[in-house]
Amino acid sequence: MKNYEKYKKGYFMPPVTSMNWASKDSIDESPIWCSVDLRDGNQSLIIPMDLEKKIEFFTFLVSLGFKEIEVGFPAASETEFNLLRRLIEEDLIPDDVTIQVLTQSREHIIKRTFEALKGAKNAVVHLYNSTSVAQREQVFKKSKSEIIALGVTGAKLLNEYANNTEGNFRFEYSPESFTGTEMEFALEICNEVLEVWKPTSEKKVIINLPSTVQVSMPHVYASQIEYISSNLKFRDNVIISIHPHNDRGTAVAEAELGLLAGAQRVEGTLFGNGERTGNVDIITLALNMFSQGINPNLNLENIPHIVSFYEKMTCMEVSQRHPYSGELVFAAFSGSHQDAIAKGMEYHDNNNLNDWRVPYLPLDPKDIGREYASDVIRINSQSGKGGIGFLLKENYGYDLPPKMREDLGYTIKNISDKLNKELKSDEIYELFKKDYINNETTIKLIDYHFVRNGNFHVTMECEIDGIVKTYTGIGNGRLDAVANALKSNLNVDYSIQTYSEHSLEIGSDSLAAAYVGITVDNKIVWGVGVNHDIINASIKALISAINRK
Ligand SMILES: CC(=O)SCCNC(=O)CCNC(=O)[C@H](O)C(C)(C)COP(=O)(O)OP(=O)(O)OC[C@H]1O[C@@H](n2cnc3c(N)ncnc32)[C@H](O)[C@@H]1OP(=O)(O)O
Ligand SMILES: CC(C)C(=O)C(=O)O
Ligand SMILES: [Mg+2]
Repeated sequence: MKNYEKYKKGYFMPPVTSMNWASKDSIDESPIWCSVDLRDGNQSLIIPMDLEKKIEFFTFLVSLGFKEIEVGFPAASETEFNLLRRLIEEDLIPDDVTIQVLTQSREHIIKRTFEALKGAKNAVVHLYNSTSVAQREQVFKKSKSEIIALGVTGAKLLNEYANNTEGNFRFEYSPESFTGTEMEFALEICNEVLEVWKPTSEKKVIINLPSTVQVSMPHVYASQIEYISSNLKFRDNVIISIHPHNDRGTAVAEAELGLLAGAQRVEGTLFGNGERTGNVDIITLALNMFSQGINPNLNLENIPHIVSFYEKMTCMEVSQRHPYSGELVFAAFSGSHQDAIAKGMEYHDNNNLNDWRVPYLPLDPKDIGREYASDVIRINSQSGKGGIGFLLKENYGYDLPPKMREDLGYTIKNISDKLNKELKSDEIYELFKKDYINNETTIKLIDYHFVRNGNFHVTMECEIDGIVKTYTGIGNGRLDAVANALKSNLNVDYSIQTYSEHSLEIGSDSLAAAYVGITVDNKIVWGVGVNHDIINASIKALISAINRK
């Protein structure tokens, strides 16, 4: 590619890098989550949400278990302002939920923000100003000390307006564009703001360290967080928050390493909506923790519902490969994966395993509202007997003998290959039913009765080409007698290779399924019989096999 020389590193490693985070291999507890869907998420939509949508979204975030929610930028517009008034005046904020609002360090904006917040039971006022080299030079055209003065002035104004406004307020400060800032300077400005606010254990301050624009590998961000976390004043009374964006596609990695490095709080959005490539996806982060045995303290048991709500509200789409939430992320089309998953599930059932270890599935899809049969095992020309057998068992109760699974597996995948499309579970069942179950294409069973006289003697009536015929036969069992009757009268040469049966537990009242495999010309041909009576089912299975040969 041309032009690569145009780009230089735009980040700064801290002066000291202990990298203690690198020796930890897991996150031990869930952080404080702060949803910024209604602010960062909303400010990046083509059409921002209207007031009613925002209230509905807020209520939804509360139902998911968020205790801190950035609801907007009240000075931005009438809608944003009115949202605050509605939430407060109509008492829509549960007592254990803290709302958060964003403001620039400009007095008229801070004033308007507090007007919106009047009467708030619990609110975080989030002040930001940009600190990176690029923003200082190009946008603000200010020296470092002038940038510090901007932050400090804003911090003082927050003190002043909070003292004069009814409500309970805590403060948050973000050195916006933190990742493009020299770390000593980022530390200095945060400490100066903290000196103004003087956090206490009763009134902790949030220092939020955003990767406003991702410019480095995630380990650099982790080292930056660790440096600030270890050198901040009032550290015990400060909550370190992180706010990764996703320009390099590593927001989740940054957040995880940031937590290892000392962050206690994460600002992000559902499915990573947000500026440019988005904010960090809180659902992915939370489910990463969940799948390592950590309670994320969010209610994510119904991901399909969360996806459809989110898509309706934002008009954005969750991609089919989106971790945990995309339509295809648990889907196994390929035969060997399906085989391993089906065996893994059976192993878990048979051994009553509580700890989840099924191959290919990092968590149990059922825990987040997904279905094995429709979300996990999907059938196309890459599929195998294991998956097809699993679907018939899971959805329709047919537990096919292993060799028959193979036979049906090849039949189904060849059909999928020829049609060049996925076959859904009901289509597979229809193909199976039409061809294998109670097949009457040539011979149709009308009636039968047995007499036992040492051996079994059968007299049976069958309809062949519209003509009813009566056959008799003798055998050492009932099916043997029928097999002999058909063999001698129809002049077909076959032998019964395998027989099995079970009751059908799904979609029926006490039906039985019988499976018969006959050898004809060194080839096994299968038939299935289904009836309330097991003898009837087994005779039908044999006739189905003969009809299919
Ligand atoms: C990374 C982030 O997500 S930050 C959040 C960004 N979100 C938003 O901006 C959404 C809401 N914003 C808005 O609706 C508008 O920008 C408003 C209402 C806040 C302000 O509107 P306006 O004053 O008309 O415009 P604008 O934002 O362009 O103002 C730019 C001015 O503010 C200054 N400014 C920008 N950010 C800050 C800040 N955090 N603190 C102090 N001054 C700031 C700029 O330097 C510029 O100054 P200048 O007028 O001397 O050139
Ligand atoms: C306002 C700040 C925290 C922000 O959204 C960012 O830097 O990305
Ligand atoms: Mg942001």
